[in-house]
Amino acid sequence: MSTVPVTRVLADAEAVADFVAERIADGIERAREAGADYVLGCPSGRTPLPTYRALTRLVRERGLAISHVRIALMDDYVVETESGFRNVDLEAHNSCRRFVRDEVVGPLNAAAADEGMAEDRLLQPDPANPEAYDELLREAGGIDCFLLASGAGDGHVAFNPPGSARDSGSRIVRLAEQTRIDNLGTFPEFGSLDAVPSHGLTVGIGTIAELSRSAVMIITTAEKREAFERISTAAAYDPEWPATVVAECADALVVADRAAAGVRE
Ligand SMILES: O=C1O[C@H](COP(=O)(O)O)[C@@H](O)[C@H](O)[C@H]1O
Repeated sequence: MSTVPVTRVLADAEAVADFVAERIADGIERAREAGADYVLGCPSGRTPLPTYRALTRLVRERGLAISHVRIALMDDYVVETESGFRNVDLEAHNSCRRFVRDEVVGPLNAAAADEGMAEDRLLQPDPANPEAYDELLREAGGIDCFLLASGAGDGHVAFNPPGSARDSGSRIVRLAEQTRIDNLGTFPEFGSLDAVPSHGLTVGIGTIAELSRSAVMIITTAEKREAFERISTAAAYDPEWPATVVAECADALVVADRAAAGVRE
């Protein structure tokens, strides 16, 4: 059932990060007690970074074990070759796999009270068979918490461009022009639009909506005012702004800072 998501507006990006990280840490702890895995869906980009740092701090402060945690990538850039698509090089500045290794898995493992996540705890799509990713996520038991972020200019979520179907699954997409422009902000090392790849590998709208048990859309900074307006008022998925998928997710929450929500200090 789709519905306008519950929205919380907090003072600033740091308060948002602390709030979201608490929720995830609680989920990680509960899953541990239940002897279950905890699968976290992770976007790359500027928006979720403070949350990953806050979560790392909480893992250390609370002495959490995390070897039962699995990290699910939501997208990555791909390059076209004669034999099909391949991921961008792992060490590329815009590699989402590198981002997750350096900003999520590495810091969390260093902070963990146990041995941390083994390499096979990472769930990632394969450019040679992107559609198989949905099945992989299903076999993993679905995603306990899908962290989401919205593109500023076109509302892309993962790499789903405007017009993406509600039932779309994991696939390779041609990136929308505005998504590529937005990504100049996410990955400033690109320098110019020509350097932004033309294609991406992404989870679909249906993947996010159907395979998550909870979802948290993080919206921070004044740059995301339109994203906040569109997402916090949408009662159902609007293909013109794919990040409205949060309206279709179970146990969905939008957490924004005052700057994004347009609330004065
Ligand atoms: O959904 C997506 O877009 C966000 C937005 O990027 P940001 O730098 O403005 O946070 C990004 O986090 C994510 O990787 C992408 O898949």
